[in-house]
Amino acid sequence: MNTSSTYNVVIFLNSTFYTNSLDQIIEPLISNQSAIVYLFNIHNQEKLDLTHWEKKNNNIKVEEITSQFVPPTLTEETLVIDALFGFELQHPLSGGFAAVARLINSSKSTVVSIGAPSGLFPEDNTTNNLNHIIKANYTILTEEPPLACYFDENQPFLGQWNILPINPKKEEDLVPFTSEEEVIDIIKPRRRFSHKGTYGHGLLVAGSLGMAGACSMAASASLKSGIGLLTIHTPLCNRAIHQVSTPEAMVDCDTNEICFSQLLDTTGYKAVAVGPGLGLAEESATALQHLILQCDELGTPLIIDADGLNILANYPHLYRNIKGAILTPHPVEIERLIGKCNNSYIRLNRAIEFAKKFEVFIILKDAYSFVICPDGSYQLNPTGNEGMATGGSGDVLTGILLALRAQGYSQEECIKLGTYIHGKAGDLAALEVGKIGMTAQDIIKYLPKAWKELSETALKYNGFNLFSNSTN
Ligand SMILES: NC(=O)C1=CN([C@@H]2O[C@H](COP(=O)(O)OP(=O)(O)OC[C@H]3O[C@@H](n4cnc5c(N)ncnc54)[C@H](OP(=O)(O)O)[C@@H]3O)[C@@H](O)[C@H]2O)[C@@H](O)CC1
Ligand SMILES: Nc1ncnc2c1ncn2[C@@H]1O[C@H](COP(=O)(O)OP(=O)(O)O)[C@@H](O)[C@H]1O
Repeated sequence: MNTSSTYNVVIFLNSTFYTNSLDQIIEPLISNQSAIVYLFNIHNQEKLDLTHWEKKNNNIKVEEITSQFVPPTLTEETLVIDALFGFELQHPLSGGFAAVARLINSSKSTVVSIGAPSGLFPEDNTTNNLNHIIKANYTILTEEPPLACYFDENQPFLGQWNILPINPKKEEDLVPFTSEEEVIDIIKPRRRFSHKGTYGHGLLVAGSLGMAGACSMAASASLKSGIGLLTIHTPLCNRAIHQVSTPEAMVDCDTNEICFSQLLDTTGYKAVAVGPGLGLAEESATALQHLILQCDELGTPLIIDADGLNILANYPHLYRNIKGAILTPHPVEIERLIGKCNNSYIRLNRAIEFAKKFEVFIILKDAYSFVICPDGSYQLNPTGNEGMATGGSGDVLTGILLALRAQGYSQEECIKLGTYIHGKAGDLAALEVGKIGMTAQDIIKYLPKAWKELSETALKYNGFNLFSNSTN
């Protein structure tokens, strides 16, 4: 038995949280270590019997906390195991437990939380006290992750998290993800007897002085996602750039040298995407309003991204004219439309409300992107990686969506398939060139391979939907 007051492993255990199945996680962590278990008997339960731990490790001490708790010394060498509450709490940690959280968080110990970092709520942490949540270095989830695990601001509590599903959830309780089965049901084969007209003519309204790149990348991504014909509408200054960088596309130059300013006729286009690198000039704001009204009047499928969204946010009366459009905001862009949000949960819910109210489809882009439909349903996209956190990645997504809408995919098919393939191309790029050095152009480079792999999977598992209606 360790006679000193420092232990290699300090376990905070709540008897109501403990089940035998936790042994498989905890026992390997305490084997051959001097350990102390602070046992909290909430609701005055009978003392939990941990003799099976004591039998395996005679260097373990179990101290039941009944009233006064003398805090242990937590050093850089201590391993702290938080097995207090998992995701079971409905209210913030308070009193002694809040003090435990503060003690752990102010130490330099390595912290492993089991189930969840105690204090964190599974979904909405708006009313939580963030200072009273244990900050783990590692979390071992004992059931499939709830929504909170996919929010950026919760990562400092969760640390690196892994799933050991000893209490698997029911299907209906799982966070909804777009599955590969779903996207291979969406993807359509190219017809042997087809021509460029079969796959739609798209219009990309993008770029300004200094941001030809955003337009170029969106255009390349469209071309590498099966679009039949592509016209780029861009200011005069970028003409030569696009004629060289994407010779497959036609370039329709704006009369303005440096920004989008012209009233466009969208007749004949199967879809329009507007926004990447557009800039925020007054002329562009006027031209965009006209474009939105025209697409609404003609029923032209519309995708709005980047500065298209930033401009739109200044004209809320136009929200009723974007019914059926696809919007692709990142967190800052969506907040220009829905107002400042204190956390990701609120942002998601307000984005859902916006989608319902104005009957739009939203891809709320982030490390895990949410695809949201006007009926309020949403799915998380499973593909993609941190190598995609680089300028231009979102422009690539816009190009993909334009290609899919031009080919006749519905908005819902488009947001699910488009977001999935975008992330898949990013994953293939990361595999080949690594996450540090990859750029948005690498995502474009790997788009053909991503489409090829997905098509082959579709062919293998569902005959590529040969009996469904082909494109157009
Ligand atoms: N080569 C080109 O031509 C390129 C041209 N581009 C064009 O530039 C125009 C402006 O677009 P924009 O997105 O750069 O600017 P804006 O809307 O002000 O927001 C950016 C700020 O938001 C924040 N942020 C926080 N969380 C975030 C998250 N998860 N995802 C993303 N952002 C997040 C973050 O703040 P931070 O964390 O840095 O404080 C960041 O500074 C637009 O037309 C676009 O197409 C680009 O595509 C690049 C390549
Ligand atoms: N850490 C990440 N993991 C997965 N995908 C990411 C990550 N960071 C960025 N992305 C993806 O990259 C894209 C970035 O879009 P955006 O912020 O609009 O970039 P830009 O305006 O530079 O084109 C989004 O689709 C987003 O989901």
